[in-house]
Amino acid sequence: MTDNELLSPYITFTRRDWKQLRASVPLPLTEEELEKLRGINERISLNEVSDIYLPLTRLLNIHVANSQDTYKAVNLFLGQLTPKVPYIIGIAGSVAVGKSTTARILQALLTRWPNHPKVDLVTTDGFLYPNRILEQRGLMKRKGFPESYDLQKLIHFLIDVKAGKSEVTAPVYSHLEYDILPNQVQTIRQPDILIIEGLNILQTPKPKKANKPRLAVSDFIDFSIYVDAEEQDIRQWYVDRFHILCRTAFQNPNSYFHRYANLSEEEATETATQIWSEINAVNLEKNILPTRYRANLILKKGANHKIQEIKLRKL
Ligand SMILES: Nc1ncnc2c1ncn2[C@@H]1O[C@H](COP(=O)(O)OP(=O)(O)O)[C@@H](O)[C@H]1O
Ligand SMILES: CC(C)(COP(=O)(O)O)[C@@H](O)C(=O)NCCC(=O)O
Repeated sequence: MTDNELLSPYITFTRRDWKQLRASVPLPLTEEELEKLRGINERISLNEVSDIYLPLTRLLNIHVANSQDTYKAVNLFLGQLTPKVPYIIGIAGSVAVGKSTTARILQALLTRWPNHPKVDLVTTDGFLYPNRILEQRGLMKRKGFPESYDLQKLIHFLIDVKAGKSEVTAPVYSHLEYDILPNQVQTIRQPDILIIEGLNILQTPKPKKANKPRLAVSDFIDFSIYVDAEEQDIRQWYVDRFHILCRTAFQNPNSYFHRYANLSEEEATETATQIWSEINAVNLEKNILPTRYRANLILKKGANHKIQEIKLRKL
């Protein structure tokens, strides 16, 4: 270890070192289960699952088991059963870096452990203000920025989950309609683990008054993961995804972006690059990247989406 590494709060692993940590993961995946993971993202490589995600689920399982032991010890101390409280894993990072894919792979793998079979996933998109309010406030070009989220609603949701409420609901965002769905909710019923995914989960709110600090989303997160990559790679993935959406989702007449359905290849690249530079790149630099070193774990991807380096916080 170099002096720099000794002084850093993180231990840094190469892909090769990290892979060894899979050690005794009792998780043999059948062909059928591997196919299911392909359904999450047909581009996910199976090496990625075994080299990166299996060691990661082993680490997470140790943390969850520790927290379940603490819960049992506290109940023993109190001499009564307190409501079951989900373990919360947060996944942060830029738009288009691969948060949703990472979250869904982790959900599928964590579900297979006997001590935490029920794993739910929510995204913070649902806590964006509806377009009606964003329009009133002139924030339609600021989706994803801190001011575009109803932070109070998100904090109350997390308070209820961590209070062990038997049913908690979260609002639902539709990428197709580019808006909150007014009559739909996602119901969370005391899962063993809740994964919360969103670009804002490691952000700290500005205090309203100097001496009145407010709760942050991260106050409720037991383990946080930041998915990281070079900005030029993320921009490319954003543009690639936009091309795919032009051929698929945008073809739907109900899509908010139906007007982009007939763009030529060049026009699609130009439009996506412009949205990226004007909105998502600014948000990444100003509001997302500065939160990276608050995470417990940083997964750094290379241009081919493969994770190249893993940083694990020592404490
Ligand atoms: N592990 C991966 N392997 C290959 N492609 C991936 C991987 N993760 C994400 N992608 C691709 O990158 C793009 C962004 O991923 P997504 O999960 O939608 O990101 P986010 O939720 O951060 O916006 C998508 O086109 C997705 O198919
Ligand atoms: C709604 C979002 C902020 C959420 O991002 P995600 O969690 O999917 O990474 C983002 O998809 C978005 O709409 N950004 C605004 C600019 C754009 O249309 O890409």
